[in-house]
Amino acid sequence: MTLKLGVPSKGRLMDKTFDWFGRHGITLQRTGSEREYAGSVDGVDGVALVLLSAGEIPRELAAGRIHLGVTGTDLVQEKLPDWMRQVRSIAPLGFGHADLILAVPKCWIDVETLDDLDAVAAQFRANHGFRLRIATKYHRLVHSHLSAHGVADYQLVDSQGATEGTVANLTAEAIADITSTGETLRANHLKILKGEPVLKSQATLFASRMADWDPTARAAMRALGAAMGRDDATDGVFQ
Ligand SMILES: Nc1ncnc2c1ncn2[C@@H]1O[C@H](COP(=O)(O)OP(=O)(O)OP(=O)(O)O)[C@@H](O)[C@H]1O
Ligand SMILES: O=P(O)(O)OC[C@H]1O[C@H](OP(=O)(O)OP(=O)(O)O)[C@H](O)[C@@H]1O
Repeated sequence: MTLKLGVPSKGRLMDKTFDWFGRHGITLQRTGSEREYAGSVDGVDGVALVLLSAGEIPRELAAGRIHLGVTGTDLVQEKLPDWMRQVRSIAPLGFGHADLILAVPKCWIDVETLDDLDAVAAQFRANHGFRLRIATKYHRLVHSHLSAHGVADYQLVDSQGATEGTVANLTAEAIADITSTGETLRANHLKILKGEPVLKSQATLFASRMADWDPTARAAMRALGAAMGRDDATDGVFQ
């Protein structure tokens, strides 16, 4: 079976992934028309390119429908509760750096830390009769981070995009989202809570522990590992 390599289908992540493989002597290319999601791989035998949404790559890895996939560690850890059993991180790729953080309105001068948020959340519930709302698409990671820090008086509201706008739109009081330059937060009058971020993410090459690693896929994986200068790339991957 051809080794299937899942790569984000557009934008910066796709371009930088193509560049990263290119630096290791493997040419990934989109083929066909501008809008056709088809691609080719040169420089190594037995590998097929599968162009996918970055958000869907964790699921495809977990289902074993792709052998390798490039996506952010944030998406893998959010979408796969059992990620350590389902995938193996082969190589951090050095781009797509983003921190998953909690942020509150800049004008909340008494709120700088998670402890402050906890205090304000209890007060908020008493005043308003409902729990303080935190908008995010990272439900699992945020919930477990807040639990670990003893914060309980809140509710998560789902936001799949433009999350920083939810506070001005009065659909949330706080947000949890990824930030890179901090520009989107500043533009929306939000400040990051002090302390460690919920997660530090970067684009990473993952291998599926669930895929069918037949002899052809194994041979292609060994060739890729050699191109990457990583003889240990196959360790713990083949079932
Ligand atoms: N501003 C940013 N700077 C750096 N990395 C980012 C930034 N925004 C998103 N990312 C990272 O890029 C990856 C893809 O995020 P994104 O939210 O675009 O995925 P997606 O919405 O599932 O993709 P698609 O739009 O194809 O469905 C994530 O791992 C995320 O951490
Ligand atoms: O700190 P910054 O450099 O400003 O980057 C952070 C922004 O980048 C991402 O949004 P994206 O552009 O992917 O759109 P989205 O709202 O659909 O997530 C993220 O969701 C933030 O909104």
